[in-house]
Amino acid sequence: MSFAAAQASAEEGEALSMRDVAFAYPSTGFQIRIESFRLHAGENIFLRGPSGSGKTTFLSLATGLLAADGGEIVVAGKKTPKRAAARDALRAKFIGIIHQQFNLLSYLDTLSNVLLPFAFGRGFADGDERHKASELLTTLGVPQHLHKAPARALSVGQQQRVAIARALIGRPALVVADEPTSALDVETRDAFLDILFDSVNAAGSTLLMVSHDPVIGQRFDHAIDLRDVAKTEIGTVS
Ligand SMILES: Nc1ncnc2c1ncn2[C@@H]1O[C@H](COP(=O)(O)OP(=O)(O)OP(=O)(O)O)[C@@H](O)[C@H]1O
Repeated sequence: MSFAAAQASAEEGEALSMRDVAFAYPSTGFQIRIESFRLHAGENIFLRGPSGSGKTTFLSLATGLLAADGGEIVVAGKKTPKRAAARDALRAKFIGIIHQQFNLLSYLDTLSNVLLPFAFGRGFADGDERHKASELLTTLGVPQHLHKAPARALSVGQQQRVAIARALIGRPALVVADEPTSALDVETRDAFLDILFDSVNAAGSTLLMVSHDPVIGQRFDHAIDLRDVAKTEIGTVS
């Protein structure tokens, strides 16, 4: 394949695909099986499902936080490896994650929190990356004087913006968000989603967001139910 053809196929490709994936938690016996799931590059997808149906488990498999017992998970054209350290490296390079509670390190300053993905990837961030992180924070509405303040000194709304900046700083192929709006009132939720969509589009990333709030789904290209994607059950793990 020529370079141009390879580039074109990557652009038109899939941000995430799963085939015949199986996983079970030995301690509870909760099992999830995904025959086929594809997320095309540039799409944004909303994945809903009732509490306990396995949404977080699904995201943990997609991001390599959990290793599947069987099957194939491919992110940005790269097969998720079995070794935990190799999965961590793949995640650092291709995936940005926004957690439910944002998971900022409260004792680190705002800028250092945004630069954390670089710390996991190779242990440091250079001056150019610090400059980009600062610019991104400013664009997202976190004023300059707060970039050196500890994350615990930020309001919830500011922490959301820092979490978005941290997920997007490496321009990841895939951004995954796990119920990031569950603790927000309606107004703050809508403002958060506005910023999230704008930022993901600007970075050219693909968004997979999980929530049990069906109202949010209307804003996405596609809204799907986990129960239509995965077969889950609680039973004996063989
Ligand atoms: N670390 C774990 N060890 C064992 N079982 C687990 C673990 N985490 C989750 N489970 C089980 O897996 C099932 C799915 O949990 P999961 O957190 O993926 O659901 P969810 O759809 O994200 O739920 P919620 O909407 O309430 O956050 C639950 O029955 C839960 O008890």
